[in-house]
Amino acid sequence: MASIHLNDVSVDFVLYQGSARSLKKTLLRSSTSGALKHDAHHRITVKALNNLSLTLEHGDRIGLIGGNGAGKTTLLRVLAGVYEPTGGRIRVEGRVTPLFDLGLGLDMDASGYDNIRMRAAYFGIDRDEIERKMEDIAAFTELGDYLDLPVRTYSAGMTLRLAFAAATAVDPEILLMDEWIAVSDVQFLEKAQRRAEGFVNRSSIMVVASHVESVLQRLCNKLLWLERGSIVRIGPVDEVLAAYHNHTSHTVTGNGTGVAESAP
Ligand SMILES: Nc1ncnc2c1ncn2[C@@H]1O[C@H](COP(=O)(O)OP(=O)(O)OP(=O)(O)O)[C@@H](O)[C@H]1O
Repeated sequence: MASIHLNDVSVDFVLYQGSARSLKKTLLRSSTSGALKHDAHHRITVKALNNLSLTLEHGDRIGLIGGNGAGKTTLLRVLAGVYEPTGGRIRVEGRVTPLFDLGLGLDMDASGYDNIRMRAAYFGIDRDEIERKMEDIAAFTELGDYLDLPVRTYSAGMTLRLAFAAATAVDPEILLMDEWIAVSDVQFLEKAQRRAEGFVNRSSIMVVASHVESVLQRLCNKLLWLERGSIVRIGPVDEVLAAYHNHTSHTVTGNGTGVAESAP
């Protein structure tokens, strides 16, 4: 059974830019950044996630909401293992399929077919099983003979088709999505959405970050509201949305998030 445990997880990004003082002032004027701090080396850091503790279990369909810079994408990347927490512990049990940063892990010198095989092997899928599925996966990409050629010969749209097909070759236990599906090719978008929708139903845990409420209402059974890297509220979709609306309609002054700024 899939599960995710976050215990006091933090992610700090160090900002290396020239004038730390003016940079900090600029960021503090912005309503959208995570909390800014000095680290032990007097560097300015952005606290993108701030001591997050959270348990997700089988059946959880979690929508992440919050203003720009709240930490949604950072949290997804931590769950995907793209970022290591800079503090705290994370334990993920189950096969994770991130449907973002799709190009990560593609071998540009290998063929499309071999990339699909490598992805399956990475997940421990039997060679025979993936060969049985290959015809369907290849048909899904509509890349035809290009699947025999190195990926570096593909256009951006073709690479995305392959990356999406390779990522979804194996049924996910834990499905992670940023803004549902970001594909610009309209015809492929419809196919990709149908495929992802099937995955949402078959996955054990799903986490999606989105600003689109109809997407959250359709896909999720819980919402997690983040601001400045901290959890404001987690609970049933309608309840959290009502609190979020109430908060945003009352936030007419201040930093735009209604959350106190860190000390300048
Ligand atoms: N690679 C990075 N380097 C420095 N700061 C970063 C980096 N990635 C994110 N941040 C900062 O971390 C904070 C959280 O960003 P994140 O992208 O997780 O927010 P988000 O909730 O996904 O925002 P949005 O809704 O605008 O996509 C922001 O202040 C952002 O500026």
